Amino acid sequence: MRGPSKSSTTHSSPPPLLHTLEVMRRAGLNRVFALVYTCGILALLYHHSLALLHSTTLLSFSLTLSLLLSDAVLAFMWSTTQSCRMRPIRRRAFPENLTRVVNESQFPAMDVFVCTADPFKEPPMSVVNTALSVMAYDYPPEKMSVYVSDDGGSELTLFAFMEAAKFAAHWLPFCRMNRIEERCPDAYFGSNQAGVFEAEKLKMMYESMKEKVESVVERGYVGEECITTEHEREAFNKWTIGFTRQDHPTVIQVILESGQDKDVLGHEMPNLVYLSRQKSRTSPHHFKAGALNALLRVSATMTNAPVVLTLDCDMYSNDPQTPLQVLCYLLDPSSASKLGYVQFPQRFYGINKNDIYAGEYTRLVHVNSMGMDGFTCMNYIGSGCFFRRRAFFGGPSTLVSSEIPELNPDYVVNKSIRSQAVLKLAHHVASCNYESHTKWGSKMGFRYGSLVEDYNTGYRLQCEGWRSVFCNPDRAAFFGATPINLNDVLNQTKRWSIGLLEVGLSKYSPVTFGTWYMGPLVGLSYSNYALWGIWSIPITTYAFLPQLALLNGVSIFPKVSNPWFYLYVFLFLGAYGQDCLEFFLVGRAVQRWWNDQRMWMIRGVSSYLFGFINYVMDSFGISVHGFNVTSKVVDDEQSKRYHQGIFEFGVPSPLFVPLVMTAIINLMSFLVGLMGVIRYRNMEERFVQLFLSGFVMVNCWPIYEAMVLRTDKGRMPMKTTKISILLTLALYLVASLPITIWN
Ligand SMILES: O=c1ccn([C@@H]2O[C@H](COP(=O)(O)OP(=O)(O)O[C@H]3O[C@H](CO)[C@@H](O)[C@H](O)[C@H]3O)[C@@H](O)[C@H]2O)c(=O)[nH]1
Ligand SMILES: [Mn+2]
Repeated sequence: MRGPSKSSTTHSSPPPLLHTLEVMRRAGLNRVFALVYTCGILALLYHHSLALLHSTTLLSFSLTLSLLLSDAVLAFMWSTTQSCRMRPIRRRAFPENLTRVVNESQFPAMDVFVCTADPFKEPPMSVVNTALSVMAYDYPPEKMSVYVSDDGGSELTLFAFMEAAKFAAHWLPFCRMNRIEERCPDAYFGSNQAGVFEAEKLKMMYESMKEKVESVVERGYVGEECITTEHEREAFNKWTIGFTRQDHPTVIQVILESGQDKDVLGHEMPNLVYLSRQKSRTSPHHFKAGALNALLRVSATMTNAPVVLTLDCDMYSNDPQTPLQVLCYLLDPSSASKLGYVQFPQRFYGINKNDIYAGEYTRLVHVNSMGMDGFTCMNYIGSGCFFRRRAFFGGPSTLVSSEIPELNPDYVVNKSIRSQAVLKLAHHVASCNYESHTKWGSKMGFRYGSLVEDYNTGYRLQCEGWRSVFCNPDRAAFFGATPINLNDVLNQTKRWSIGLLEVGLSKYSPVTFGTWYMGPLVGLSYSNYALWGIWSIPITTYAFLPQLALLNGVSIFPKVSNPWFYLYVFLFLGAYGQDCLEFFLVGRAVQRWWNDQRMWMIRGVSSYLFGFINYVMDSFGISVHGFNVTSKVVDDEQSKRYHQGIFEFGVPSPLFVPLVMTAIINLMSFLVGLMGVIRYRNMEERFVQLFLSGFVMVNCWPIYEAMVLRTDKGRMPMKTTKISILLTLALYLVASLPITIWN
């Protein structure tokens, strides 16, 4: 790898380096291992096929068929994970060289989009912190605009932003003068800064703003006494009696205008615009994708910056230099013409020591991303991503024009963002019927048709020919929140697995369409995500089938003395070993890996399974799903338990039922199996089944605890336990019937 150029800029020396990449050494080993492991998989499938052909009873036939099906799914999913291991790379950017290549005055303008959807699940103060952290970027303020989309249509959020703008006039110069690195106020004041007088003064201002906003949120409306100017009153008058979050006119409020509004030292401030697009019960709004498209259009009418950053309201900037890192890629003439976006990892704050819910998504964020990046095909993960605006309007060489010229990426806006003409057009493009009979959501902007608009959009841009890079600097660029109770975690992954199947099983499936347009390796990498839901087939099968068989005294795996047994050992240890090694290589402790594999199983029998069933039911029109926003409100008791590493159940959620069932069945089969072994002294035949039950039991420990040992509020609700016991008994009876009849 070449380092940054140290030479000074004379006419003869090459231009300084903006970024480099290094192929990880493990790539070669990964390829060899993949080859060996593939042979193992083929052998197993051969073994099953033979057994299927030679099966003499209906029972052994159906058991072998189930195992074959499960192993085929596992094998396919394994192959999709391998593509991410073929060329993992690591990039480095050198923002310090940037100004030697381009002048600051030539930096492109940036529009930042912050999405929020519910003032009670997403506290306005946290949304405000997100916005403040980016407004304080080390970037020319006159080139920055922050747009807040409020799908909750809440005056509380608008109020919070009006207060935040007043605070920003102090906060932005404070950060720049003192070269503060932590520009999210909540994080800065929370991290015990030394008592500098100015910092103390600002902290008091911040606390008083927070108190004011939180008391308004608690009351649920903005009272007369909170409104200080005529301008503010005019804004809040839009919340009339009939105004609801599902049905209301567009609200656009320019809170700060660059060039007009100055900070306390008289410097420029970035633009700050509040948008709540029009909603009506009769028009589809496409959840976050719809919000982002409204933001794309409204920002086009106001600033139309060539670079767009999307941020969730639960994520804040942790490094003021981030935009400069991005420019190292976007402004590099050698790669820029096809580069559609630069994605930063989602890193999370407040994760407990051993990450019990695998909320860090180590495999996705740190392992797979390096692999996707190796093909310049990093997937879009919804937040912390800088796009070239042009990428939303057709492929690099095929421009798809908007229905009105003002929205095209090359349109130049030269009017004040508060001018009548601009505001009128902005309202027009934010109306709920604007998109009908246009290409928005299909060929233009963020793509519709999936609950994971991020994955879907990134994938479709790739298919159109755009490339992307993964930028993972040592200092985290962004920090986000992650759910801290199991119900939220499982609901979130259920939503994702439905959304992913919506892409994975559509005509744009990465398996077919993706492979065709981007080649088999990238197609497979994208399939790895798209088909999450089908993990549920093997995981659920392995959680119940061998155990039910064991309970009925039927053995289904090779004996220990049988050579095929060693194939099972190899496949199990190989997959687990490689996974564990990968965690180790990205610096994660073994406990994190252990918890991650547990969560993989938990999701498999719960959220993936429910997601899969939900997807199927939706396809038949039996049910409909929506984007169920994850709550970001932190309950102190829950938070305490989370940090002690205790699982949080607490609510009677259907998502817990299969978990309890798994726990019971495995305990029963382990005990019964063990008794059998003791009585008949025959371990050989049942070893694999017994081992499997034991392994699942060890993984289920937190569930047993929550069912019987705990008394706190986070324990397993009695109702869930009872229902699960009944269902387990029913399952046992239903399964024993064919086993006794067919055997
Ligand atoms: O109708 C909606 C629903 C959600 N959101 C916003 O979408 C963001 C993500 O919602 P969240 O509940 O935090 O979902 P997560 O599952 O945590 O988000 C992950 O998954 C989403 C796709 O399901 C991606 O959009 C996100 O970027 C990604 O972080 C939040 O800022 C919401 O305010 C909207 O703007 N409108
Ligand atoms: Mn989120």
